[in-house]
Amino acid sequence: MLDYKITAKDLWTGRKSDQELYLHEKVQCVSLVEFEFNKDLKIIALLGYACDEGVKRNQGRIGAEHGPDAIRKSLGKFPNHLANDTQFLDCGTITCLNADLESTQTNLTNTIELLLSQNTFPIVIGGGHDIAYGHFKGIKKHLGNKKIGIINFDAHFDLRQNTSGNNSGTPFNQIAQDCETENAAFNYLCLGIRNDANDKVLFETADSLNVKYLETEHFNMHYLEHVQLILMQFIEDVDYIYTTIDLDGFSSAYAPGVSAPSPMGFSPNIVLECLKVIIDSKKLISLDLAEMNPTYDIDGQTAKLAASLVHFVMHMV
Ligand SMILES: N=CN[C@@H](CCC(=O)O)C(=O)O
Ligand SMILES: [Mn+2]
Ligand SMILES: [Mn+2]
Repeated sequence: MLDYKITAKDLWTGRKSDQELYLHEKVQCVSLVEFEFNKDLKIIALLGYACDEGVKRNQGRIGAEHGPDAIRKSLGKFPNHLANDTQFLDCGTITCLNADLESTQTNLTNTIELLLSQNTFPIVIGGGHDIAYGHFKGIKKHLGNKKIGIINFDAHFDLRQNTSGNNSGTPFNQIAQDCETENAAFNYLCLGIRNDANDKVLFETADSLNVKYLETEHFNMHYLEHVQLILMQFIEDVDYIYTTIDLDGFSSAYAPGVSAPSPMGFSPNIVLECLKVIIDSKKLISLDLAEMNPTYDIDGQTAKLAASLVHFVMHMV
């Protein structure tokens, strides 16, 4: 497959221990074309989505294509606290050929369906937020008629119309349209919405689709109990949760390496509190991180934040 690449093992580096003390020593780089999964093992399946065509189409700053490898390079240096019989697989990267975003999303859909059918927990690292459309469709294909709740940590609704093609600002509108076609409920919770980064039409679209959301001024540790309550009510109503983290929702003090930074964005500790609630519910089926753009990163801090989030989730699920 030309639009898929296996990760070179030398991308994963760090301190050496010979006891798998570090994730670069624990990770196995595998080819999805050949690997035989052992369904009896607990498997964390890391997958790259190297695509910024959606960001480009959405008039953003390109560079997210290099996001997956930047996160891997940072993550390799983190300590490994996984059980010996848990596998940590780097399942390679889906790439975008000839600016064909729609085919890239379809590849992601099929890959997610495969990973879920093999009983793994997928963590997808991007790449533009168009990752969410392909990712959700893969979960949907796997789960059929089950009720899936989408929890998006983001400054933006990403509910734009895709009338002139898919892009990084359209994924949740596309999902909503598909739900309508299938006569299924659209369950979407957005945490960290910025009033100064979403226009009136986007707020109206959110209201018309019955989207639940918290604006960034109420998405911090001072409102923890309220945030937890909103989250628990949302989770209670669905069978499974798909979580997507758009790094541009974090304050640019934490995450400068994105296409559309948020000076007034949220902080990592409130996201960690939410992830605890989501994971404790046992309904989380898959997760992704979007919009990592190393071109605009400062001292690798966005890549390190992304790697910390992956590290947290992979050890908690
Ligand atoms: N992925 C989302 N993108 C934002 C971009 C906002 C901006 O360019 O400032 C959106 O479409 O709303
Ligand atoms: Mn965003
Ligand atoms: Mn987004």
